Amino acid sequence: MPLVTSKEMFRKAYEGKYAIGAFNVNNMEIIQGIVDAAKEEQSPLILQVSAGARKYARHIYLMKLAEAAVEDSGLPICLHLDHGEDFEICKSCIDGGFTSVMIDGSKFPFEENITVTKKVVEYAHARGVTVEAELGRLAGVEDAVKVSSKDASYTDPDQAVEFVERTGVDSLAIAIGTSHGAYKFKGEPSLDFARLEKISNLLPEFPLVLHGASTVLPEFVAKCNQYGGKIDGAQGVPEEMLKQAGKLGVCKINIDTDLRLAMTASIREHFAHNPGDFDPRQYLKPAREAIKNMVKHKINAVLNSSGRL
Ligand SMILES: O=C(CO)COP(=O)(O)O
Ligand SMILES: O=C[C@H](O)COP(=O)(O)O
Ligand SMILES: [Zn+2]
Ligand SMILES: [Zn+2]
Repeated sequence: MPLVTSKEMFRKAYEGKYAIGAFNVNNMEIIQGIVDAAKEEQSPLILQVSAGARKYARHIYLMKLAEAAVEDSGLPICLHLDHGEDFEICKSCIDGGFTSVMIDGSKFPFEENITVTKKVVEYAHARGVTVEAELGRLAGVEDAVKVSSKDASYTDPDQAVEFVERTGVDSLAIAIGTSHGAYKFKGEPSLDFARLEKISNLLPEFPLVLHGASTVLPEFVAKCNQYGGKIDGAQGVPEEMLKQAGKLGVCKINIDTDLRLAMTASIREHFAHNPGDFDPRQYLKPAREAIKNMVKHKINAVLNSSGRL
């Protein structure tokens, strides 16, 4: 089976009221950890690549690793560009074999966001590639650019309908209070579920996407800190809230921070106990296993996508 688009995955997820995990990838160990977990769980999977990841690992390497993942696992895997900032990067990923792209025009005014999204949709659909867009703006860190909470804005439900109709986009990332990175809430976590429900009701059978959806599990933050890290005041989205979102039309849940924490905690712990090690395989093997365990946990405790092939 070749790489697949998100179309069929989302149709099934919408109907079954569960979500597909979209995990950010940057290197071989991360990809292997994620894919091994999905294979054991027989779960559909989205591997997503940010502009930063593409710069770090290079397009061709990530492409070939994703192809290897498909061949090795036999799973339906979608390879997706995360937060494409303009038409050019989307075109480059489409031409280079990705099966899905995100055009993130959320920093633009409404009409400009529509214009750039429409342009990407036309190019992508002519080549059998699916497109995600974003309306409303998440706070947090994206590609080392910090979006302050003052510049963030929640998605307007009526605008969402108009946006989807006018652009022909396949899925839409919405802003309801999540944010990128490890510091999502200062006080009690809260998401605007009334807004999500309204958007979902206005767009029946249309897949919504939740970015900034890591749970920032305290045990991993604690482990990083125990072994020399300094991650203070980190807080994520509670698992219960993500499960609720999965029942309200959210078909794709984006997870990056939790993988970073799992990998870093594992490597820190390894070096604390084995200061003499210097063969990268000695610490990357448990790190890969930590990624795998985290993804298995997500599939079962958050996504409910196990056995949904
Ligand atoms: O939304 C994300 C990638 O697009 C990742 O979100 P987290 O930072 O919560 O993992
Ligand atoms: O949305 C942000 C993702 O976590 C990707 O992060 P990155 O741009 O640092 O690769
Ligand atoms: Zn964005
Ligand atoms: Zn994101």
